[in-house]
Amino acid sequence: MRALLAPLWAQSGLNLYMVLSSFGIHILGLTSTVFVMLVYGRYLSHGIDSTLYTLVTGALIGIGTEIFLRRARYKIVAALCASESRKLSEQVSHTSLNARSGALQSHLDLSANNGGMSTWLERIGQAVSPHPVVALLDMPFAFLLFGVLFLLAWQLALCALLVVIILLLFLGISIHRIKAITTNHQAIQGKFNNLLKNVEQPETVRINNAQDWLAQRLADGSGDSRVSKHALQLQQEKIQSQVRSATMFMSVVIISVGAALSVHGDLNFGLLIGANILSARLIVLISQPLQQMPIWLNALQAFKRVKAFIDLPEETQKGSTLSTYQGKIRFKQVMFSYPNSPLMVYENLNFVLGAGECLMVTGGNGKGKTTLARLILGLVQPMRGSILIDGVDLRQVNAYWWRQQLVYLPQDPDLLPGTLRENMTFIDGSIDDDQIKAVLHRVRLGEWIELHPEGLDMEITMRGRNLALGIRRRIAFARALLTKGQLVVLDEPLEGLDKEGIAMMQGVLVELEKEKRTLIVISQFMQPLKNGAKYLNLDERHVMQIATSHSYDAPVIAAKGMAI
Ligand SMILES: Nc1ncnc2c1ncn2[C@@H]1O[C@H](COP(=O)(O)OP(=O)(O)OP(=O)(O)O)[C@@H](O)[C@H]1O
Repeated sequence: MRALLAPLWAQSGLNLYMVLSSFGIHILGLTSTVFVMLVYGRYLSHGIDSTLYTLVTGALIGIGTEIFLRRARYKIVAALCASESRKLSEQVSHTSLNARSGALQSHLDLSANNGGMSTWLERIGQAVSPHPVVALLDMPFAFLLFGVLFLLAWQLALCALLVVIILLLFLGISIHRIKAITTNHQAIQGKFNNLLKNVEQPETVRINNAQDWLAQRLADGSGDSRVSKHALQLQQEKIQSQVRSATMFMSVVIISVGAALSVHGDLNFGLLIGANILSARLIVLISQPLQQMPIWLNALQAFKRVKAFIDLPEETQKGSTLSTYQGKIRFKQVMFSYPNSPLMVYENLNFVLGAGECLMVTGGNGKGKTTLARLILGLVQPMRGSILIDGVDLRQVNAYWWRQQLVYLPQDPDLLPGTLRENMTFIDGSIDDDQIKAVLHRVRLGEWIELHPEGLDMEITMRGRNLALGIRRRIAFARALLTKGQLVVLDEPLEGLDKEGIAMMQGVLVELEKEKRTLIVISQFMQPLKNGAKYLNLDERHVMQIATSHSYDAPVIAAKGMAI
């Protein structure tokens, strides 16, 4: 709650202004009450017109000043709320870009059914906005109005208190109910939104002839969503109607009790009208923040989720960097399983790879080949054991520096939105067009880029998914090669490549080996690389030295059943 009210104590100078201006607003808010009493007491009893002019002028100045103060306060609160929302969005962006990938992914997996970050931020935005914050600022001044009412006539103050207590009881019950209805609505809406995402995969739906099935589920989901929304709106309307009824009830009580007091000579007419105005304001001050309660409750829940997100562990950007990385890597008693998965990927994985050595990693589907690459990249961390690079624990190493030491080709690479040139230079802004063209030639995309009308200015959209798989993988490989990293990790390097692409990959591997880079080649279909290459079969969970002799002149990686 404190965090949601952050705008109220964001800047101490403005806080003081807001408290003082609120005080001024509520003192000036008494203008109409005082005006009525004075008109009755001074003008009606003596009938001097100049008194009326003076009173009207005073009332208009009071009301005008109140309006001015209200507007000024509203603008300041709006600016503070905007600044708080911006801060929160910045924190979320920072976490999205810097949290450990494994932690981030498991958090996103868990939260997929709860609406997701944009929904949470929107809910917080609704609460951290001027209207609810101002309503909350005004609430304590109900005591001021109550005190004034007490001074006017304690009997009327007691009546007003009674009406307020009854209103609070009713509102309390309604708010309790609306909480459950809101939770139910959010769950139903979340499910429906997830279902809607399937419509974004039209080809999958058509290939499986799943149109009727999806249409039925969408209709059911939309029906449930409408029903739960309707229930929520009904409950909101009920709260508003309780407030309206309380206002009218208050008026009836105050006027009738006040009239009885007037008849007995304990209260004059001016005081009665003034008390009626005050009691109506009292209801507004108390009910306004309570009416915002559902928004606050929603926002509180959302804030807990956003906070959990912001608190995700970050990658080590402060860690050490080695003066040079030789290329040695060691897995020492590594145990790993994904956070939300009951399956253990590795129980005790051990291997050592010296600088310039080559490791072939193989294994069946789901045996942990890609996970091995993710561990090396530092995207996920071992639960037990350690990964050492040149003898230093990867956990202590600066993640940004470490990725510059790697040439990594993912199994299913994505490109980032931007031009092709930008995609090639994210890792190092000093890379020029000649270097980009040279590396594109190296992966045999030279002709492709020269023939393309936009060249390096070509815009990459849809994460590069609208490019042919082989082209996307070659671009990703070219991008990786630009790091000139000492450790090369290739995940299924032949996937999606044509004959020419396979030849290119073999050629580049020979060059990398000659340059004494350390190679880790991951592939389901693999034959031993060469004499002395290490071979890790994740089906067997052990490492062995390959004794058979092969050379790079022979096919370095042979896809099963594929003639190279
Ligand atoms: N993000 C994740 N969250 C939970 N479990 C995961 C995640 N990614 C992979 N896994 C699980 O970890 C295990 C190893 O997956 P991994 O992708 O490393 O296998 P793989 O050997 O590369 O498979 P393939 O040959 O099909 O690419 C699998 O059981 C998989 O379901």
